[in-house]
Amino acid sequence: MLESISDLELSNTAICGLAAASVVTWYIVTSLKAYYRLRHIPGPRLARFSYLWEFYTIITGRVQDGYLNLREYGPLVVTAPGTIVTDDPEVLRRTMAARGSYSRGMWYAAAKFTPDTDNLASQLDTTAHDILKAKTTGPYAGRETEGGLERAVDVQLLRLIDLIRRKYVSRGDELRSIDFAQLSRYFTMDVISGLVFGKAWGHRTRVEILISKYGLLGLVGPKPTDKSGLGVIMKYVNELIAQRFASKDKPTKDMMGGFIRNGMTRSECEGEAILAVLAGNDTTARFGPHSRLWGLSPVTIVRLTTPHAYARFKKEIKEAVQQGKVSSPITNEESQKLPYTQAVMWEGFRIGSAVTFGHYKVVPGGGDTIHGHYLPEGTLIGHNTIALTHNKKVFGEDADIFRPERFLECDADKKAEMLRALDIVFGGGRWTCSGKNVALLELNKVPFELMRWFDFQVVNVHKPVIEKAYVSKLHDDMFVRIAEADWAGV
Ligand code: HEM
Repeated sequence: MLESISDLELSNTAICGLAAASVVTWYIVTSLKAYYRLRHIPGPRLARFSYLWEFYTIITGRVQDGYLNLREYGPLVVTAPGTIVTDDPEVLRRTMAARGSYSRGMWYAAAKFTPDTDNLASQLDTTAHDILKAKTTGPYAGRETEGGLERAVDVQLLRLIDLIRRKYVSRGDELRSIDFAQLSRYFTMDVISGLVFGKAWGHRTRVEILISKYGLLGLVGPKPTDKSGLGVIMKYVNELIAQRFASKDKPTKDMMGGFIRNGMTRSECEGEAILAVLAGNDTTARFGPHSRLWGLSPVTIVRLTTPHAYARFKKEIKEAVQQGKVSSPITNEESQKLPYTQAVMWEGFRIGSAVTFGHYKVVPGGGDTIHGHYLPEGTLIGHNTIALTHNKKVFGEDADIFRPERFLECDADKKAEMLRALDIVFGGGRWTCSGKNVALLELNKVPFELMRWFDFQVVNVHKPVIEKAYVSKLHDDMFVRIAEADWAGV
């Protein structure tokens, strides 16, 4: 029985102490358990017991070096308790197999932009995902788009070229410096908003966006009632979708029209539209599950800083135009017949991969054995995309540098192996990226057309671009001087 108020205080203190001790004990026990289950897989010491290695690497924007350096541990590496990543294309293919039994890990839940409805990227239930995928595949492939995907990309590409001509071409000693990272962001946003809603958004994309990564979306996440940020975009998207549902009898030839025709509910349409449109924005990408940055900035910067590739690419463009091999703008099909254009595209995609790591799948019941190591049921196994795209066994000893020639010098089998590995950057099987065709159309066309009409030069030679790597890469301050193309010395 309590004899004084100080006994009560003592007992409260004791209770707090006991609670703290229980939490610490629980943490130690679960950490040791997690370590024990994957003790045979190597990895950074901190990562084997805690999330500290992963947290520190992401929060400091050091994902590029951090995940690249994991190569030294071998093909399977522990990065957090119960979590491994791999740069081995065969292993990743196995986890993504269309009829495989691996499922999605909780990591994907971070892609949920609306509290009530899952979108394709955030849906963890495999059956529900497959049903949604079936409804969205046609629209994403451009089957519902007026003139198809390629025409939609061409419209924005021609607008981009016109914009550069009018506002950003420097002549003589004049310098109209322009941040190409920002320009390409607006371009890609215009392409996707044009595809989804049949009309590009233009300046509307300039909105500061803040999104909560770890759930609690209903409380702290963006809401259509917000005065700024992602909420503003959500409100705009929701209004557009409300109009569509109000006039369902007037079908439209765009992705949203396709979603509605395929029986998606209004709330599913809202979730999917936000995913498609906003995941491309770099601020969202800082927190989101993966970026839809099409990689135009990285492709451009590596080309600009590699003189021999720049010159050879220009030469191929000049000859293709002179010999009448290409239309204006170049078609996807024509681009694929130009060897150096293809080599530059894939090499830029490889070295500047927009996605970095993640896309964790869960080892199914009964566990799995990979590279002779048993992985217990429930282990998360994810992509180390940075190490995959720099895998020396696949891309050669000089995999860390930009050298498009690697795709031209090798035999057909090696080339196929490299391209198959790069295909994994888009995921695979039932989870293959829905925007893959859009992204590839842009990469096939935009660099060729920009170099056809203009010459580019880096403005800040000491710091051509600021790149930060999180779960995807962000580019800023990529200032370039753009001039009308000069073919005299080519
Ligand atoms: C270079 C550009 C892009 C890359 C590297 C990329 C990569 C990826 C990856 C790795 C995934 C996850 C695969 C998995 O779960 O295992 C994914 C999913 C997805 N991506 Fe992309 N993506 C790109 C561009 C785009 C674009 C332009 C769009 C929209 C038009 C888009 C829409 C989606 C959607 C909707 C999903 C979810 C698919 C599903 O769960 O079935 N992506 N992407």
